[in-house]
Formats: sequence, structure tokens, C-alpha cells
Amino acid sequence: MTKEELLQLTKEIIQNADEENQYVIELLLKGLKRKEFNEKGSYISALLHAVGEYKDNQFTIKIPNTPIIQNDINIVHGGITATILDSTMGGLVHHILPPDKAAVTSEMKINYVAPGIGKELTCISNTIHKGNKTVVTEGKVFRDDGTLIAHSTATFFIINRG
Ligand SMILES: CC(C)(COP(=O)(O)OP(=O)(O)OC[C@H]1O[C@@H](n2cnc3c(N)ncnc32)[C@H](O)[C@@H]1OP(=O)(O)O)[C@@H](O)C(=O)NCCC(=O)NCCSC(=O)Cc1ccccc1
Repeated sequence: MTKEELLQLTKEIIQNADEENQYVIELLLKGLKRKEFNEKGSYISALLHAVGEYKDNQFTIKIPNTPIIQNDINIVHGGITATILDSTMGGLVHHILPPDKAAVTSEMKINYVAPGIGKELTCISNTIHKGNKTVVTEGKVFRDDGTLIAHSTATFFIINRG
């Protein structure tokens, strides 16, 4: 698709958008703009408007709860909750590994214990075990009213960076 065709498509979508779609377009465009200015971050993180912080041996990621991440019953899609758990636990593991190492998720278990509603989700991760080959972590996702919505444990396999 050429840039002119893309511009035309974008114009058509914006012209036909209802209020919710207009908000979704705004979120997607602001996410893409963020990715443009932070090349090291992933598209996933930019489109989720994720903000991460490492503090006191924990890694935390916050994301706003928007229509983009909800399913058709207006609660956060379980796959999105899994994504922020994986990103938060993976981010923690990469924080504690030396620069020549990376890690991939090799196993993850999630209990979804309450629906994802409210304005924002906060995911907090901790290390349970660090070995030479694997790191085992725990992650919890909370709503902004403090309710735990998901609990997870995961194993990350340590590899050499290529
Ligand atoms: C790698 C493994 C877990 C295990 O491997 P198997 O084949 O079962 O075992 P095998 O013994 O044959 O091999 C081990 C040997 O091979 C090496 N080695 C292997 N692969 C690589 C490699 N790519 N690059 C370099 N080395 C590699 C390995 O070091 C070892 O070397 P050694 O011989 O001991 O010196 C595999 O099942 C797999 O890739 N699963 C899919 C994981 C996945 O996609 N997860 C989801 C996406 S991750 C995510 O999103 C998390 C995240 C969050 C936030 C931010 C960032 C990240």
C-alpha cells in the first residue's frame, strides 16, 4: 500500500468513526507515535501504553484499561492480561541477567481470579528462583481498586544473545 493509499484509508476510517472508534484511533496513533520516539521499545508495549519501573527487586508495568484491550463483554481480554504478565516477568528477568544473556518464556501458568475492569491495571513481578539455566518468577495483576485479577508463575530459559 502506498503512503497516499494509507492516507486515504486513514481519512475514510476517521470520517466514519463513532465516538468510541475515534478514541481507539487516538490510542493507536499515540501508541505508534510513542514507538517512533522510543525505538528500543516493542510495538506491543507502545500500543498498550505500558509504563515500567524497576524498584526494590520488583518490576512493575502499568497499563490503562481502554476499549482496545477489552473483549466483547467489556472486561480485559485474558490474552492481554497474559501479555502484561509475560512482559513484566520477562522484563524483570532481563533486568537481572548480564548484558550477554537473554531469556525466553518456556512455561507460564495463570489463574484468573477476578474480572479486569476499572481505569488501569498494575502488574508486579518477583523472582522466586535464579539458576544457571532458568529463572522462576511470580507475577500479580491488580485493578486500580486494589483487587487481584490474576496470579501467575513462569519459567524463563536463559540463552546467549546472538
Ligand atoms: C529455548 C527453549 C526454551 C529450549 O530449547 P530446547 O530446544 O527445548 O532445548 P535444547 O537443549 O535443544 O536447546 C537449548 C540450547 O539451545 C540454545 N538456544 C535455543 N534457542 C536459542 C535462541 N533462540 N538463541 C540462542 N540460543 C538458543 C540454548 O541456549 C541452549 O544452549 P546450550 O546447548 O545449553 O549451550 C525452546 O523451547 C524455545 O525456544 N521455546 C520458545 C520460547 C519462546 O518463544 N517464548 C516466547 C517468547 S519469549 C518472551 O516473550 C519473553 C520476554 C518478555 C519480555 C521481554 C523479552 C522477552
